[in-house]
Amino acid sequence: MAHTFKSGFVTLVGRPNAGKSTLINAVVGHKVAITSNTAQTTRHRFSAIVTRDDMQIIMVDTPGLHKPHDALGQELNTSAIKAMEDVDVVAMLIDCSKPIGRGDEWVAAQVNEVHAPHKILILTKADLVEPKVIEEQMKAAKRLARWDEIVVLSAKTGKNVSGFEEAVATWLPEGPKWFPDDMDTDQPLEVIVAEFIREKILRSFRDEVPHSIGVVTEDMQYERKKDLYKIYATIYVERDSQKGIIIGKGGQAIKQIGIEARKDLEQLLGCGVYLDLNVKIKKNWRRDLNQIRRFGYGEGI
Ligand SMILES: Nc1nc2c(ncn2[C@@H]2O[C@H](COP(=O)(O)OP(=O)(O)OP(=O)(O)O)[C@@H](O)[C@H]2O)c(=O)[nH]1
Repeated sequence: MAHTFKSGFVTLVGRPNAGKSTLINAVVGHKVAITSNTAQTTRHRFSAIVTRDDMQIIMVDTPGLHKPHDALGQELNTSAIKAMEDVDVVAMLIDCSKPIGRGDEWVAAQVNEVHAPHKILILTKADLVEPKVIEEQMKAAKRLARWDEIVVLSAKTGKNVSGFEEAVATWLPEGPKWFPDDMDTDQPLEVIVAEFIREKILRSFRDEVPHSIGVVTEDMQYERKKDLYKIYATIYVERDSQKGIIIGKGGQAIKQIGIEARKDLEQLLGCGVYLDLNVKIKKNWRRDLNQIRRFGYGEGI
């Protein structure tokens, strides 16, 4: 029998924190998307690519769908909803450990509106609950939309991540290899680097600070002789007080961010990293659509 190759786009949607980026990393096999406990971690519409002998899956990560509070929130929603258009499969993620509520219903309503050929439901974080709870979640989730398939998995432990791949394999059409074998994301390296730095800030601070920062890679140069990347990045905040928090007493906080980000970046780039971080204030940037787009968030770049 002739070998057929399948390929296509799968958009992952869900409430903030549902676990979309974690699932993408689990399928790719290493970290390409940043994750954190802070809702609205994902700001870029970003695709990760997995190429197997029999298929290429292009997974589109989206910002968590939620009730927007500002221009940034609105822009992130618009971006997630647009990412469901013209794709082969929409995969909605629901966190098994949280009762299905109005937030999920709202996301499902958006999923129901789009004309994607196939829609699958992923009940994730299965490691956090008993099988009985999963069954109940399944019952409730079935009512939300007409799903072609339901997959239960844990992206954190890796349990049944292959089930997701197989479900996608079932519903993807035959098609060409859109991207080269060794390409695992559609984003420029500068964007991934800025995101890795932003992740460390999300994980280190609470309250308003994580939502108020934007990170831009200003310059990155590889020095062959030293097998080292020199990276210069700016962390933007909205207020003076936030600048103080990011820098910390005697520069301790920013130093720690730098240490943690460097570790990750060295792994990403496979060489040494010199990281120079600068903090600047851009007043109320989250209310300024032009600035949001200049950062590349939402529809962005
Ligand atoms: N226990 C457990 N935790 C998980 C699992 N998947 C994700 N998480 C955790 O849930 C949190 C949110 O995960 P993300 O992957 O950042 O969620 P997201 O849907 O991309 O979030 P947004 O970008 O805010 O929309 C992180 O702390 C993850 O470690 C899982 O299968 N099991």
